[in-house]
Parts: sequence; C-alpha cells; structure tokens
Amino acid sequence: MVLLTTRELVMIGARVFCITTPVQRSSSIFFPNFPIRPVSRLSPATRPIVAMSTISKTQEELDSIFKQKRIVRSTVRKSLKAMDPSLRIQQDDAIQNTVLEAPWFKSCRRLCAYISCRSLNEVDTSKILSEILQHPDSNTTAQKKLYVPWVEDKNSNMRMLHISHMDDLVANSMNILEPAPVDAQGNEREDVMQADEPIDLFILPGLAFDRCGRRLGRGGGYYDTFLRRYQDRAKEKDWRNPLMVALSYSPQILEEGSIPVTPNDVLIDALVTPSGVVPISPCAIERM
Ligand SMILES: Nc1nc2c(c(=O)[nH]1)N(C=O)[C@@H](CNc1ccc(C(=O)N[C@@H](CCC(=O)O)C(=O)O)cc1)CN2
Ligand SMILES: Nc1ncnc2c1ncn2[C@@H]1O[C@H](COP(=O)(O)OP(=O)(O)OP(=O)(O)O)[C@@H](O)[C@H]1O
Repeated sequence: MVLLTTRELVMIGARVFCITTPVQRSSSIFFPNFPIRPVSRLSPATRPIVAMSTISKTQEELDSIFKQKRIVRSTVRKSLKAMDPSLRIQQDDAIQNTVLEAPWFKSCRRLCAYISCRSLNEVDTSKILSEILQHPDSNTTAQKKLYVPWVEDKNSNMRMLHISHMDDLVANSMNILEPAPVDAQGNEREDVMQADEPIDLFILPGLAFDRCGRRLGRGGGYYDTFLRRYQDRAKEKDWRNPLMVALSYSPQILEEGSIPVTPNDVLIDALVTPSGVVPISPCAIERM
C-alpha cells in the first residue's frame, strides 16, 4: 500500500482530472474516508489519500464495502427525505434547465434516461423527458431517440427500451414507470443493445455521487451491469464513448472518499448539480 498526497499524484499523473480517480480506474478498491459530509468544493490539495496496487478482493473485503455502501445509502436517504420541498422544486428546475440548455444535450440524437420516481426522491426528469418526446430539436428538426430502463429480473439485468410517448409507461412492482417490453400493437420494443447504433448520452440516477465520478446506486447493480455491457459493446464496435451524466441534488454530493466502491462500479463522466455542470472525465472536459 502506498500513501501519496494529492500534490504528489498531480505530479505523477500526465492528465489528472481528479486526484483519486486513477486509483479507482486501475480497478483497485478504494477505501472510503468517513464521515459522510456533503461538500460544496474539492478537498484541500494536501489531503492524503490511499493508493493501492491491484489486489484481489476477498469476500470479507467485499462484505465490508457493501456494508459501508448500505450505511452511506441510509444517511443520504435521510438527508433527501429532510430536504425542504421548495428547495427540491428549485433544484429540480435548475438541474433540468441546465440539461435542456446544454449543447451536449441539444446535440445528442440517441439517449438513455431514467424516469424519475417521486417516492425515491430522485431528481425530476419529467421536463427533460417531455421536451424530448414533444419537440423535435429546433436546430436540426431531428427527433431524439429515447430509451428508458426496463428491469428484466432480480439478478441486476436491465434493458433500455425505446419509447415515443409517456403513455408507453406503466408502474412496475417498485412503483417506477417503465415500458412494457411489447407495445400496444404487439410489437417488441427496440432494445438499445440490439440496435446497431451508439448512444450519445446516458442520464443516470443514483443516491450519492462525488466530484471524482463515483456513483452510489440503490443497491441492485442494474446500472453498473448495464453500463459495463454497453461499454464492452461500444469498444467492440469502435463507437465513441457516450457521455454518462448523473443528476444530483446538493445533499447527494459527498466529499471525496465517502463513496465506497468496488471494481464493478462504473465511473460517471459528469454531474449536473443545482449550481451547474461538473465535468469529471477527460471526455467530459473535452465535450461539455
Ligand atoms: N427511476 C429509476 N429507475 C430505475 C432505477 C433507478 O434507480 N431509478 N434503477 C436503478 O438501478 C433500476 C431499478 N432499480 C431499483 C432498485 C431499488 C429500488 C428501490 O426502491 N430501493 C429502495 C430500497 C429498497 C430496499 O432496500 O429493499 C430505496 O432506495 O429506497 C428501486 C429501483 C431501473 N430503473
Ligand atoms: N457482500 C456482497 N458481496 C458480493 N456482491 C454483493 C454483496 N452485496 C451485494 N452484492 C451484489 O452487488 C450488486 C449491487 O452492487 P452495488 O451496491 O454496487 O449497486 P449500485 O451501484 O448501488 O446499483 P446500480 O448499479 O443499479 O446503481 C448486486 O448485484 C448485489 O447482489
């Protein structure tokens, strides 16, 4: 185990966009620093972090990380529940307007987005979705193609299916709106993984995030599994990587090191917060 200061890592990294990211991108487990505190800025440059060489994970280590994840989820759920309703509405508006006005959103032609669920206190996506479904893009008059999640089973399998109307959605057992895999005419809905075209943009949900690209989901492993599969396919087909952008209320943004991760967790490229876009990965810095 090697202890490095952020300053040392900056010196080592050729193009370090976030100090701790190279640690996780090299598929090592990152051990979090507690306590969990929302932050409004990056940690001081002198803060020590832990870099680990590639190690194999014992079940005991994994159990400990998953336990820490559950603790973080529980803390963030509580702060989301305690959010003032008018602040929530204000943040929903700010986040959605930022997305709708962004060039990377305007130019995207094929995207996957989540259908927000009120009872899960997720950032609202209804305005973004209705814009996509109602209005062709004013610059090109081309319609965006929208795919949304459909949970296939309890083993982290999720598909992204094409929808054209909000009427295509029905509430599932988790009370989340999702498309029936077969439409009203009895036709199977188009599945992103079967379509032979790349996705430009993923709009992702989650419970907590940090400014280095770590994302904590709701514990099903659905998104990580899906994104990994999509990334493998994109590589195979030589497609450009999609932008993976998560939407986050302010209490969901945690201090660097507070989000426990395993090598299976997929890093996001950027966050949209009530204060604007936080580009994280080199691809986001270039494109956003
Ligand atoms: N809007 C939305 N759609 C989504 C997801 C999501 O996070 N948000 N998913 C992302 O994977 C998939 C569904 N996965 C889900 C996993 C857990 C829960 C949920 O209700 N969790 C409760 C806790 C349940 C428990 O601990 O037993 C919660 O978080 O409060 C919902 C959806 C696909 N669709
Ligand atoms: N102790 C454990 N050891 C190994 N795997 C576990 C353990 N606990 C949970 N899992 C598995 O890990 C997966 C959940 O991973 P994780 O908690 O990282 O998901 P998430 O990031 O919250 O979810 P999502 O990707 O859907 O947003 C599930 O498939 C679950 O079965």
